[in-house]
Amino acid sequence: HEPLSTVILALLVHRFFQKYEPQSPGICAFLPLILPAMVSGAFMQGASSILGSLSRVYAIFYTSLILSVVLYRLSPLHPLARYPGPVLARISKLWFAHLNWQGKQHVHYRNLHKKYGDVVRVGPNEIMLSDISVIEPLLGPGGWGKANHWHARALHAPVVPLSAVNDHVEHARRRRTWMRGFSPAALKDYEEIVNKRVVQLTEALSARKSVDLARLFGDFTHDVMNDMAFGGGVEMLRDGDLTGHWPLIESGMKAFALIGHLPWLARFMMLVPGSKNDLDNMRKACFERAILRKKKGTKQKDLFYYLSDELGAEKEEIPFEIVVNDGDLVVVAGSDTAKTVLSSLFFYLLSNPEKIAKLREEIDRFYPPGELLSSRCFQEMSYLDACINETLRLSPAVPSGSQRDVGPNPDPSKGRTFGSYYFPEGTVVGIHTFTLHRDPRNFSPFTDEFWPERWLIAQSSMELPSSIPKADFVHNTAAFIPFSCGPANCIGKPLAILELRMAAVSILQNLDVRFEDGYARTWEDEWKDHFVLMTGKLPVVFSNRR
Ligand code: HEM
Repeated sequence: HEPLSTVILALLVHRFFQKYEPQSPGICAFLPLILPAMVSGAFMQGASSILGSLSRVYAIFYTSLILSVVLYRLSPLHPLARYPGPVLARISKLWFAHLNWQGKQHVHYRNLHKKYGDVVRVGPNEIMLSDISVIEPLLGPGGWGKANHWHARALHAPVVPLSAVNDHVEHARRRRTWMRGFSPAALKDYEEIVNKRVVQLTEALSARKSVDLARLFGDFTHDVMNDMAFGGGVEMLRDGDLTGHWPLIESGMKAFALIGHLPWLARFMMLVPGSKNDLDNMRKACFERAILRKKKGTKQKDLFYYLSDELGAEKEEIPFEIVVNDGDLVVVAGSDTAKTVLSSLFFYLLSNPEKIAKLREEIDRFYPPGELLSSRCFQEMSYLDACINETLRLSPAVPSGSQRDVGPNPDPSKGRTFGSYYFPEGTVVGIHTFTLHRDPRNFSPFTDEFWPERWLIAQSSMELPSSIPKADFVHNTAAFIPFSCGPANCIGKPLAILELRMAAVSILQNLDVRFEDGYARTWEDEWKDHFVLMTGKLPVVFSNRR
C-alpha cells in the first residue's frame, strides 16, 4: 500500500495548501518535508531498507504533488482557466519572480498584453489587466483591498505601514493624518522646505559641472523627504551617501519586488539570521531622528507636524511607533519615485532640444534669471505641466502598479463579477500602468515618444498639427494612472509635483545642461522594474547660463 498511500497523501497536501493557503513556515516545511518521512517510517520493514524506503516515498510524493498541482492549474477546473496566459505563469509564480529579479517585468507584462489581450493570467491565482473599465471598480471607492503581498513586504515592521493596510475602514482612519499633511494649506508651508533644497541642488550642480544627474536627484529627493518626515538629519546633497543608503535601497527594492510575487517567501526570509539587520538599522535611524524632531518642536510645519498630530485634531494620541513608521514610509515611498521621474524628465528634455528650448522660453517668461522661486506661477505654466505629465506617462515610477486582492463576497462561492470578468475570492489583480500608458488606443500618435504637446492639444490650448488627421489623435486621461487612483492612491502626489516643478524650473532658470559626450542614451533600456523603476546613470554636463 506504500505507493498508493503516498499518492493520496500528496493529493491531500495539495488540497490543504489550496484551501487554507498556510503562511506559517512551520506548516509549510512540515507538510511537504517531514510528513512523507513519517509515512515512510510507517511502512518500513527493517533498518536495512531505511534509505530505499525514504527515497521511494519522497520520489512518489513529490512526483504526485507536482503533477497534481500542475494538472490542476492547467485544467479547465481551475477558476481562472478562462483567462489566457503563458503556461509557465499559469503553473507557478516562480517564472515571474525570475523575470522580476532580472528587472524587465514591465516589458514582459506589456508584451503579454500585446499577445494575449487586456486580461492575462500571470500567475496561478493572479490576473493582470490593461482594460480601463476595471480601474474604477478595482481601485476606486468600494474597490478591493491591498493584496497580501503588501502585508508580506512589511513583516519586519512592528506596525503595519499605511501602504499595507488592507481593511478599508482602518486604512481610511490611518490616512486621516496624512490627508491633513497634504492639504493645500500644508503644501504652501512645505514650499520653503523644498525650495531650500532646490537652491542647494542647483548650486551643487553648477559647482560639479559633470555629474550623474540621476544620483544627485536621488540625494536631493532623499534629503527633501527626510526634511519632511523628520525635520532633517540627513545631508546627502552635502556629504554624499555616508551610510550606504543607495545600495541598501537597491537590494531592498529587489527583495520587496520579489515578495510581490512570492509573498510566502517573506516569512522564510525573516528566519535567516541577519536578514532584518539593514531594515532594523534603518528603522533605528528613523526612530532617533523622530525623537530629535519631537524634542526640537515645530519651528516650521512639516509632515511630521501632521503625522504626529501636533495639531491635536485626533481624539486619541497617535502611538509613536506609528509616527516613526509613517516617517519611514515617507522616505521610502517618496525618494526613489520622485528621483526616477525627475531624472526621466531631464533625459527626455535633453533628447529633444526643441522641447527643452520651448520649456526654457516658458520658464524665462515666468521666472526670468534672478527671479526668486515660488509656486506663484506654476498653475499658468502649461508646457511645464505637459512635460511632467508626458514623463509620468512614459516613465511611471511604479510601472507594474499595485496589486489588489478580490475581497470576500457575502456568498463566498460567487467571487466577484463586473463587466465580462469574474474573479473568485482571493484572486490577486493588478492593472498594468506601463502598458496602459503606452497603448496606442489610449495615447496616439507617437505613443512611445516624448510629445508633451499632446497634453496641450487635448486641453485645446494648442492646435493639432495639420499633418495629423483628427481621427488619429487619441488622448485618454482615464488611462493615465501614474499615482494610481481611488482612496489608496499615492497620497504624496502634490508634494511630488511640487518637487518636480521647483527643481526643473530652478535648474533651467540658472544652468545650461547637455549629455556628457559619448553617452549612449540607453536610459530606457537600463530601467529595472523592481516595483519602483530603478534607473541607470544619467551623465550630464552643466554650465552656468550666459
Ligand atoms: C513621482 C513620484 C511618485 C509616484 C509616481 C508615486 C506613485 C505611487 C503609487 C503608484 C502608489 C500605489 C498606490 C496604490 O496602491 O494604489 C503610491 C503609494 C504611496 N505613495 Fe507615492 N508616488 C510618488 C511620490 C510620493 C511621495 C513624494 C510621497 C511622500 C510622502 C509618496 C507617498 C506614498 C504613500 C504614503 C503611499 C501609500 C498610500 C496608501 O496606501 O494609502 N509618494 N505612490
